[in-house]
Amino acid sequence: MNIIVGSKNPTKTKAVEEIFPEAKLTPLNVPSDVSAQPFSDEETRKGAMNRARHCLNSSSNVIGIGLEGGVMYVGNELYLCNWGVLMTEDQTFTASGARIFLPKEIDLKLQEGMELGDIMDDYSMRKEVRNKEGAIGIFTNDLISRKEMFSHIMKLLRGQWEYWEEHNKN
Ligand SMILES: O=P(O)(O)OP(=O)(O)OP(=O)(O)OC[C@H]1O[C@@H](n2cnc3c(O)ncnc32)[C@H](O)[C@@H]1O
Ligand SMILES: [Mg+2]
Repeated sequence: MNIIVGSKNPTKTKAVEEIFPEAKLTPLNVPSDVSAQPFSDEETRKGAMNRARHCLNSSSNVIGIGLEGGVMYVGNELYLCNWGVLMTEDQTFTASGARIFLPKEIDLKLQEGMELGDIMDDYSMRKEVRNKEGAIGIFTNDLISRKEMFSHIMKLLRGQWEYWEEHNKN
């Protein structure tokens, strides 16, 4: 099984590796074709979808995976959101991950045009938060890491893909 994952961010590649330990994994930097900081569920899902499609089209006989982070409003309150897409020649599977509330000061900085990754480094006085614990790690007191959150999305994707394979065999 050959999997191409559309990012070199270790929180994403390690999550895919964990849920597909038997696969040969190739991380590939592909464009998301959405803004660097997606601002809705729709845009974040689209970013994941575009990444998965670029991966699928980059080689033959592979599974393409796209994982994308973003933020979205529920009323006036901002939440972290993440989406994943697993794409094969036959089918596309989608799932979203855990979402947590983001404080107003993070919201204001995002509205000024900063990316969440950079905001989180300043806010936590840590470095490379996006490649490590993530905003979710900071705001859950390191109980849930960004990799763990992506692992859950990967499990949701693998499960749907297995179900489909099992129920669509000739
Ligand atoms: O190399 P890629 O795969 O693009 O990795 P990334 O860290 O930029 O991740 P995304 O593009 O999926 O995320 C979109 C933006 O949101 C930021 N982001 C999303 N979730 C985050 C989190 O949990 N912690 C810190 N930054 C996060 C991220 O740094 C980007 O600015
Ligand atoms: Mg990015």
